[in-house]
Amino acid sequence: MPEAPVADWVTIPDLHRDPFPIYERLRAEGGVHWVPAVGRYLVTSYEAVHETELDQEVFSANERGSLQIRAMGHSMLRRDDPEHYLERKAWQPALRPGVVQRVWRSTFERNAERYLDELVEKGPGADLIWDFAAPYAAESLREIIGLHSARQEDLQRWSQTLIDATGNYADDPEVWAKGLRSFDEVDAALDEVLPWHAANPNESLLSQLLRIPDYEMPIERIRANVKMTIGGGLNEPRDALGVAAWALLTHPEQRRAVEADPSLWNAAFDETLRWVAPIGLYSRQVTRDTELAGVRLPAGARLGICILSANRDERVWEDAARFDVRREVKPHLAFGKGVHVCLGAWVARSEVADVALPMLFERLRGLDVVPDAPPTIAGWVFRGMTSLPVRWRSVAEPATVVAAPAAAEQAAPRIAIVGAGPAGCFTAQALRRRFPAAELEVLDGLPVPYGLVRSGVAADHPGTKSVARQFDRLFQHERVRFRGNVRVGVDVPLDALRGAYDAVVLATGMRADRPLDVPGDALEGVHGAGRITRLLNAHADEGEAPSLGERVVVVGHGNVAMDVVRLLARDAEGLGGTDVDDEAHERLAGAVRTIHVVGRSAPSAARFDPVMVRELAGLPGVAHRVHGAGLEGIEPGKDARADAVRGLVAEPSSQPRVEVHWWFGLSPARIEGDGRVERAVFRGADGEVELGADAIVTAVGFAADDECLVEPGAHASGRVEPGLYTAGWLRRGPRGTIPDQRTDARELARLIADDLEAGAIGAGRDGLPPVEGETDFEGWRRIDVREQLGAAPGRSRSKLRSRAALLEAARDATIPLPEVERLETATEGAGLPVTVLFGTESGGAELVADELRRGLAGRAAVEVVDIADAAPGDLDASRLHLLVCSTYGDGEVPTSARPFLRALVEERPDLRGVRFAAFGMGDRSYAKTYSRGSELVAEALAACGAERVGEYGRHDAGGPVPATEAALEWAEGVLAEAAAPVA
Ligand SMILES: Cc1cc2nc3c(=O)[nH]c(=O)nc-3n(C[C@H](O)[C@H](O)[C@H](O)COP(=O)(O)O)c2cc1C
Repeated sequence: MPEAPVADWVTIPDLHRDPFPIYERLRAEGGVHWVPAVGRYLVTSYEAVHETELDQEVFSANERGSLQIRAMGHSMLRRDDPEHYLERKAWQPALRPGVVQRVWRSTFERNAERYLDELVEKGPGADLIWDFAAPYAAESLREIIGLHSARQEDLQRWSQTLIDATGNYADDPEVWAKGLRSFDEVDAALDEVLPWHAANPNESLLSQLLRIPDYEMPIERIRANVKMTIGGGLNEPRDALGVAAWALLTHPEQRRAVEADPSLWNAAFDETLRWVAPIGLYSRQVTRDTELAGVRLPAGARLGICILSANRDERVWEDAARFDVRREVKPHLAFGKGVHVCLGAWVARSEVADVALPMLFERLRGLDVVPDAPPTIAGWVFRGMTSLPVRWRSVAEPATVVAAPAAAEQAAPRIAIVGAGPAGCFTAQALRRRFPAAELEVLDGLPVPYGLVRSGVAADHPGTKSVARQFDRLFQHERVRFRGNVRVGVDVPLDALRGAYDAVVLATGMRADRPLDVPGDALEGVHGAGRITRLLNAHADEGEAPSLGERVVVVGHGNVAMDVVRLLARDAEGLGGTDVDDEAHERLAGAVRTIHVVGRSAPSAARFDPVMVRELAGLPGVAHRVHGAGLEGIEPGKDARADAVRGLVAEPSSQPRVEVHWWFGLSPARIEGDGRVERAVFRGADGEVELGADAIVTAVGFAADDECLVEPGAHASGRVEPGLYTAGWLRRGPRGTIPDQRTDARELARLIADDLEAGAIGAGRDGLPPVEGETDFEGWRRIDVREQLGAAPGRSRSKLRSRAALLEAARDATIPLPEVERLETATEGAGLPVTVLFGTESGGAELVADELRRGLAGRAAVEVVDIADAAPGDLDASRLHLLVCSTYGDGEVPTSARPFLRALVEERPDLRGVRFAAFGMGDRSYAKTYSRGSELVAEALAACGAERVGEYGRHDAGGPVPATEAALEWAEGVLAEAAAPVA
């Protein structure tokens, strides 16, 4: 029998660029070749590929020295039956077609809507792959697997680096190093969620896996299979979506056909996979001497199964290189065949063909490629678009949005919101807007509201705490009630609550600190970061603060870790104007001289925001040392996190009071000590590192505690069932900032409106009768006054530190309360026509706008417009515009203001005759970018010819004056100046 012909003319770079002409020649020359550049036999004809897939005994998936096994561990993809069969069966329950339709399809719809919105916000020129397909596929996969401990961005990074390592035929050490880092990160993320899934059954893959009867998958196999699922499960839908979109955009006649006949979306999906299979090549190994396509293959021969080629075999498909959605249906090989046929096929089909493609083409009217930015495509092991910049003519509203007034007119449900933290309060705010007549009751286990705003946000970030002011206003509405000191699940069973309200929203968050899970993590002297933050915020249930001694090790590189390091490194003087608990701060931080802050990633992959590191770099009396950051290979200016870490040592501090040592690339191994902490031991690439410590603070995330009423993160849409909903961290898992909660709350209000409209929930229940010991909003106002009056010099308040003290103050009728006006009584005035145009991220500017409407009543006829709903062409020369806009990111406008700003800059409308005044909301601690967002809009307005009048107002969220007060004072000044010429 002849030996396989040698194709020494084939090179890997050519394959990567465009494998199709190479494959065409290989197929013409027989279909099985020895390719020295790849070190494998490439199998390229449909028939030969098919044959290998049907005989796993001869063509084994269990390749010795497989790159995939090295990169991801030994997954079922590299095993043969019966082992493969067992693992495959265990992986299946969450991926069955019925489950995909029943459970995941709505997830895909929600995610597609969300990432399309983000694409639209980026504006024409955005990249369909990286701004839509990739985050959409990653977030959907994250939810299906149940990896609540990770972000979709993590999955994208992991998938790419693991895939790169799997295809690392060139043996590049850098590629291996990145792959290994992701390998460890996936394992850590799994360690975090598996116990939780074990305790909380849900629909996710991990949870289902843990309850297969009579089978327990060993942890190493779970890890390997999850990595394989992240590798293939992300890029397959992403690349199918990207290539399908590109194909349709470049074949207008077929696009019209598909848009006219939605049943063709599935055909478009299959034809895309045939045309450019996302998983282009995988490996097999021959177990004994055999023959394939007429040539000899020796035992042990390594094969590359070329799906990209087999799917274009001209003996099976006519004119195979042509994309044609109407071609006769024949089985393509993109999902494999035989026992290894892809388990995620139903997921990919629903994700791409049922949801993302139709929604994309329906919403982005006139979608098109950008003429001067041609799309790029590459790869042969995995092939997909590497960029696809797009533009569009207009954007259609999502079909699922229910108009607010319709729902509002219909009914007035009574809704209980459990948890008065930011998620609960934003939910109440969004519900109040959607159902102005609804009765909303916000319950909290503490006698005080505001959850993490009061007890989780770092005391020295008062700007972030200022969001409480808008919640204070919320509770002044007649139909919004605060009911404190009521613990649902303890004082009132959840069932009783559900019986008393038309809908219940659980927003109780996640309170427990996730343990390190290494030997010694329960030794005395190990503390959770959440507890430390609560102590510094005088949380009523925490008791007395411990001393942390001289040497503290903080484990974790997230923003919570940064908060802890900063608060421990600051002295009492550095806390001027805050509401820190001085006694707790002195006990915790008084003796601290050395802080080690240790994380497992390199700086560029760390979870901290660079701005947090920059803030630490600027702390007086603090010196920084950086270990193992590996910054040499990263050019300055290319990576904000790496730059921030570099900045730590840019200006050495002389005679520092505290030294902070930053360690990168280290994972905790164990904590040692005789009865209490003496040292922490970490493992890194160069072996173990031992750090002496008097205390250890773990900042590696949060977990549910025993009182949690539902499994956090298990109901990602926010609906447990009609009538029971989740918000905040209970909905998403312990991720998300305060502004994120506001966005989510609006979505949840829409969902509840949908349920009401569909008749899934009703209206008219009576609510919960009084609960013994409950407190109300008046009670909180008394506590508030007492805490502010009792503030020590240089502090904004002194918080009452026990439940008893809080309850006593809440009931003390002798505490004088300032008058407040019920908000429903406010009336609009007549007079100068004024438009307040607000741009907000977390709601503060909206509150200011509402306040201006009330405060200016009588002197002006005020309308309030969200800048997100406005276009420059709406600006009217007969009105005075009051622009109230905050700043986000690094001196940027809020997300909601981006389209308006972009329209000003790109379209340059003629705004001569339009008059406006500007009020910037920001935080002075962002020195260089203080209130820059408002300036960007004001400058763009002026550049279009609009005239700015009056003083430029500014508000510092970290300062003592409420934004509403500052804004009203500013607006009165502006009006006085502006009124005369108009009159
Ligand atoms: C992530 C983040 C980034 C911010 N960046 C800036 C900034 O660069 N400059 C600034 O002046 N304020 C900045 N701020 C402060 C906000 O602008 C300020 O809190 C404002 O009052 C928020 O108003 P809003 O609720 O209407 O969005 C930032 C706040 C956050 C949470």
